Amino acid sequence: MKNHILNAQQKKAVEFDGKHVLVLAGAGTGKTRCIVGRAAFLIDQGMEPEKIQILTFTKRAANEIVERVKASLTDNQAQSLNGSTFHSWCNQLIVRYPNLFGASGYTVIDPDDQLSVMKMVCGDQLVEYKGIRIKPQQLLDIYSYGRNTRKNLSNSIREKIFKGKTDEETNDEIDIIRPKVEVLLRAYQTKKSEGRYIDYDDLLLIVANRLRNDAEARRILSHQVKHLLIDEFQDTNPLQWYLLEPFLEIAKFYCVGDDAQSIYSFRGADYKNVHLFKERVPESEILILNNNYRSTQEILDLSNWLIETSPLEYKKKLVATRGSGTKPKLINIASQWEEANFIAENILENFTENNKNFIDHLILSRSTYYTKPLQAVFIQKKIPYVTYGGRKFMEAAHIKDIVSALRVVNNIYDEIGWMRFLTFWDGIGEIKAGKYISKILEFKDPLDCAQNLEDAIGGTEGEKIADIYNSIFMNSGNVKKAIQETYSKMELQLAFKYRKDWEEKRKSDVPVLEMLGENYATIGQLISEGILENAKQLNGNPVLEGSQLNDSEIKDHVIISTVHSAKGLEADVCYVLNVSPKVYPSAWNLSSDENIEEDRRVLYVALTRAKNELYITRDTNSITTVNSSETSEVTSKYFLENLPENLTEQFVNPYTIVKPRDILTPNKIDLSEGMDFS
Ligand SMILES: Nc1ncnc2c1ncn2[C@@H]1O[C@H](COP(=O)(O)OP(=O)(O)OP(=O)(O)O)[C@@H](O)[C@H]1O
Repeated sequence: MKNHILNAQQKKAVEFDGKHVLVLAGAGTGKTRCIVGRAAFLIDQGMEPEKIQILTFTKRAANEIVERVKASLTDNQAQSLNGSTFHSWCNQLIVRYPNLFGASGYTVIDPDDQLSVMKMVCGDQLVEYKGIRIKPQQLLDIYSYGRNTRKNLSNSIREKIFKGKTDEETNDEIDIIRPKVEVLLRAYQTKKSEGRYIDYDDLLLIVANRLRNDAEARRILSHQVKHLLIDEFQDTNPLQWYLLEPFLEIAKFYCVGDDAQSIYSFRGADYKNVHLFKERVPESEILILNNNYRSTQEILDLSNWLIETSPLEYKKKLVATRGSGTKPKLINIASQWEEANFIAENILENFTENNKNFIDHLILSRSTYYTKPLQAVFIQKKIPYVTYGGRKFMEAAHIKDIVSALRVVNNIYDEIGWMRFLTFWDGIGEIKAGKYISKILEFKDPLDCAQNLEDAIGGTEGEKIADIYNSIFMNSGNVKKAIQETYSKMELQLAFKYRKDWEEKRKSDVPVLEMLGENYATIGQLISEGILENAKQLNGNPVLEGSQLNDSEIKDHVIISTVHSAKGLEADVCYVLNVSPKVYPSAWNLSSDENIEEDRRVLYVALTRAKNELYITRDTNSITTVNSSETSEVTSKYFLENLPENLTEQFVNPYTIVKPRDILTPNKIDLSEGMDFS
């Protein structure tokens, strides 16, 4: 094993020889380094890498950890090490043990598809649906929240629709809508099982329930999973814990987390779960790491101050091993364009004069939406960038169209797949498609399906659709070929449907999908795993959002990320955008102390990403206008309201487009000048 530099506390954590452990430590103290070190240590000690499972919140984090473990070992020792998200791990288990989990022939549906199913349900159950003022997406939110937090329906409705309120009026309203919501959610469940759909939460529940109730399943998996290495443990929610619990008996847990960085309560995470670790996990220990290796002390002073002003006690004070640097800069800006230009100029200056690369810059925002002007300025100034937190490759409409053809061959009961595939063709609307689907659902033998389709739909459309079905069916053992054949038969219509940007943007995604197909043995695997993994990483090359395939060669780019997608990231220079009143905390959250504290942790995560330079921007209009009594609550709760002067350097409009100085009284002009009429 190549040498990892570890301090004494980290070494102790990496070489831990008890059963279960939680490494509980602040930002930048080396938790990720410990996970990497632990995996390498275990493999070095002779543990087979395929029996170590690393669990992280994003595929990106998993890939990075696995790559780092591989780099720290020699001779491909870690070749078969597995790192994934909870969802994709469960999906892999389900695919690997089709009989044990009984889910073969099912289709995993993504959130867009879930919404389609819920819309169909609301259409079918109009009486109930009209009786509530809740949108299909909100119904899904209630459903998912209930399952993730394991709270009952009334409380899930309270949380998702009534912001947690417990007054009498709210209770009455919940009592009225609850039965209707129940009918709709039950109908959604029925629709799922009829269509043989598995939604993301089902993946976890299928594995969890099997393991909890079946000793044979535990015995089988005990040969497969010996060590679970879990990152960001503070953000695991009750459903994830429900899944993990049966593994306590068969595997050793190695968890790392930081209660001050818990930012996923909207998905049911409860940062207090780290405090319950010893109670929940028998034969466990908690280890602490104290020293921050990432940032200079000035950045940590500001972060420490933010957390100290919280009424919650995190018992944390980060100390920099790197010593002191420059103070964070608080930039007051007058508009988003000014902010964008300031950041762009700053980055270009660093690039051309200060020997920094684009990748040394990380921009953090609460939402991707807010960064649109910034992206526009980057494009204009030719600054390469990637975004974390946007639409994913497999979610793009044209890809979904092609995949819909594969889906229906994979699972003939897949109504969502049929709806998309049939309505893709001109002349088939939703109503016509619905009629065809009812006929299709009665087909028995997949071998006759093509012929039956031709008969049911009729005309040239019927022929075309049957032909596509047939060629996918014939190539079901060669996924790439199946995609190529499908595409060749859909190309004309695709080019027509997306005529606005087909040639420039979308078309180049097709070879990507084909390449992706090569990695899978069956269409079913491509669909279930492809949807989850979203092809960000393909044969070692990053595939950027949407269709920016051409940019994949660019390795040096600025990263624009939402704070929620920035877990574990770090950069030399960080820009935290729009730390203004009504944003930190968000205006939506002012009435809930819990939500305010979650927002504080969001800001804490953002600030602690910076290694050397931290820029915080703030909208000047927001601070000059929050004076009226109506906004006094906003002001008093604003996180930077009482910011001690010595913690930052403040600038007002440093790069403002300076107006030339003019005289006070305007001169007169004469418009009859300049033309010679002689
Ligand atoms: N012993 C060490 N010596 C030198 N550098 C270290 C050491 N431990 C960690 N680092 C560096 O400190 C930085 C932070 O480490 P790491 O990302 O592992 O922390 P973390 O606790 O996971 O942080 P966070 O929770 O904030 O994402 C990294 O750049 C890492 O390489």
